[in-house]
Amino acid sequence: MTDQDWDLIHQVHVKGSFKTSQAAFPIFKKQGYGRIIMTSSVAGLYGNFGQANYSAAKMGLVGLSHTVAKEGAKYNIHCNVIVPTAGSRLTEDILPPDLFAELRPELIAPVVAFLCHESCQENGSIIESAAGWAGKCAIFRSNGALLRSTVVDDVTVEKVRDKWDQICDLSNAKRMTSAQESTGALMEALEGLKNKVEEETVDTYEFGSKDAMLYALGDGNIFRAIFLCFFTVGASVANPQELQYLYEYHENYNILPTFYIIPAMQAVFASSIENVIPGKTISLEQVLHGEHYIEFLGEIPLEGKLTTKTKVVEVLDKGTGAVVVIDAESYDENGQLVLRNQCVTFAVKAGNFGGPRTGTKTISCQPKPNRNPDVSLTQKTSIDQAALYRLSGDRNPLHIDPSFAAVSGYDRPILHGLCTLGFSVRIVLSAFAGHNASLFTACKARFVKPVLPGQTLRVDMWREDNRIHFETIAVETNTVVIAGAYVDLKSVSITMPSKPSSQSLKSDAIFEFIIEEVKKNPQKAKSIGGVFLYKITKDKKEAKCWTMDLNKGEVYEGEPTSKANTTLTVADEDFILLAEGKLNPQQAFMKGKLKITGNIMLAQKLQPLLKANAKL
Ligand SMILES: CCCCCCC[C@@H](O)CC(=O)SCCNC(=O)CCNC(=O)[C@H](O)C(C)(C)COP(=O)(O)OP(=O)(O)OC[C@H]1O[C@@H](n2cnc3c(N)ncnc32)[C@H](O)[C@@H]1OP(=O)(O)O
Repeated sequence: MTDQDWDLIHQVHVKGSFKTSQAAFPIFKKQGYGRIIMTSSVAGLYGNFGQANYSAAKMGLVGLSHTVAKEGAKYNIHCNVIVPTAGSRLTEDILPPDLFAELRPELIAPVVAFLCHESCQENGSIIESAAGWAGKCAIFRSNGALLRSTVVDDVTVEKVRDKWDQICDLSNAKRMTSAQESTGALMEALEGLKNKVEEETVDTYEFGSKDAMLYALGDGNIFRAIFLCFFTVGASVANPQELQYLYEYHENYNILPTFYIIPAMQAVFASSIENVIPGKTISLEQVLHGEHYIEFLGEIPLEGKLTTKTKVVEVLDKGTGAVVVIDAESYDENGQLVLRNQCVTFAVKAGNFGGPRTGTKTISCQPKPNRNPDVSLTQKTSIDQAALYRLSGDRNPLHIDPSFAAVSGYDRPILHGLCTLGFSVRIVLSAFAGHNASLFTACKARFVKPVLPGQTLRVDMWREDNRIHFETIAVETNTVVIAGAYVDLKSVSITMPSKPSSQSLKSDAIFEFIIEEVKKNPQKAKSIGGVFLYKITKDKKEAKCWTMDLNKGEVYEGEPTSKANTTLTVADEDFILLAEGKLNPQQAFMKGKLKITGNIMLAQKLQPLLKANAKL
């Protein structure tokens, strides 16, 4: 077929029909009435050997007619297509004479005449007619098949192949009359995709006390700075209150709440998130833990099996990176939903894929209250922290392999975000839950900067009813590493500070004495309003103080107010002063470096003990 053959046929059929319609349209419009009939052909609708130009032109008229019908409808201008099989001069010598006689135009003309009649409301239709018969043709579409499970999935050739039968199954085909109808159905499918729960990945995590204790060590095997040991806790036998996390026969044997992030993370690792961004593959080197949320929904077993279902709930385009939000729900062996986790991963350099920047499914962080922290506690991580933490399941080389860390852009391996979180939550529990893990209900945190194993972590805490806001700071660099974080508790339980693990037994004894006194007579403790504790290190030449306000039930860390070897004076009779460390109160008294003034009720009770210990 030559170009000329092609062009000529299009000139006649498509351009010819266009020109005549174009000429008639304004007149029809003005008179508020018009009927246009495009003459198509079975060669156009169905194709015919050797007639590429003609078929294309005749089918072109169907498209033209559909649009004219839509544009003309409001002016009472109708446009339909007649598809005749006509005996004409063109077919005279092709068709057998008997058949030719039955295909005479007169048998079709009345159909055309009716379509032009003002009583005929037909518009935008294709009417096939021949030999004294007429029928309507229409465009039908199969129910089709979804080629991806979620909006973040890619469509692959293999998926198309696998769904081909369903794509082509016309048994429940539906007639389509407009582009809106067609795209409307697509939009519905898309909406369904958005709401559709991604094919869930199911993973089972079986655990016993060994796993929980290993986690507790990895999360808490820390070196404690002696001079800051008042409230600091870690899962270490050095702290008697932590034995509950490390000894399965302990009367209060318990598991650190953040341990229950592990089943979710194992399920996340088992699911493949590498293909969640259309057209991109995320590699492990790009992935950072961005945020985490954990919530206890029921009674969580201390051992046994947890079955966790994960699904990607949203993928956000942050430009420089992509944020993948994964929900994980864990069920106990009776099928009860007991636990919910939400893992937010940040895939560096995976952004700019045209996705939404903000979502609706991510559980949000909460800003810290606008005041100084109520309590700040500090712990140092071990240089082997990440190496130990890995044994709880997250074997991402980023935390152990220097060359892998270098590929990810770090000078050396960084600590697991969840390890930092485990530290922080344990510290919060020590300060506001009396180490009672069963008071925990939920926690949310964002990892804003990496932590290096060996760094010291300070957790600043603010109490707002049963919610403890916190922020974690890497002390050496004074960098916030966890922000917008909180722990929700069933109730707040502020106990007196735990027994310090310093060598000063005498100081410990004094400390115990105060705790006992306050416990025995809480009314009196309330009446004095608070307990003021000073901790002084001679060598550091600094003092730290914590104030426990028994009326409000709050503990907070104050600024060092004096230096060791200088005179400390407490004039406020509402406070008890306790100095300890290398320069203990007894020595301080003896050296005349420490004066307690004012009528301090509990201090009076302290006198015999001080005397007994220091032979004052
Ligand atoms: C199957 C695999 C599962 C894997 C699970 C995890 C496995 C673990 O082994 C991995 C780890 O534990 S990694 C260690 C813990 N995580 C970290 O150290 C990350 C610390 N954070 C950072 O470095 C930066 O925040 C950084 C780099 C994340 C982002 O910093 P920037 O690029 O500078 O971003 P910024 O310009 O501040 O903000 C851009 C938009 O991104 C949002 N955003 C920032 N930090 C986020 C974070 N941590 N989580 C979620 N979203 C975060 C911002 O809000 C901003 O978006 P918008 O403008 O819409 O608010």
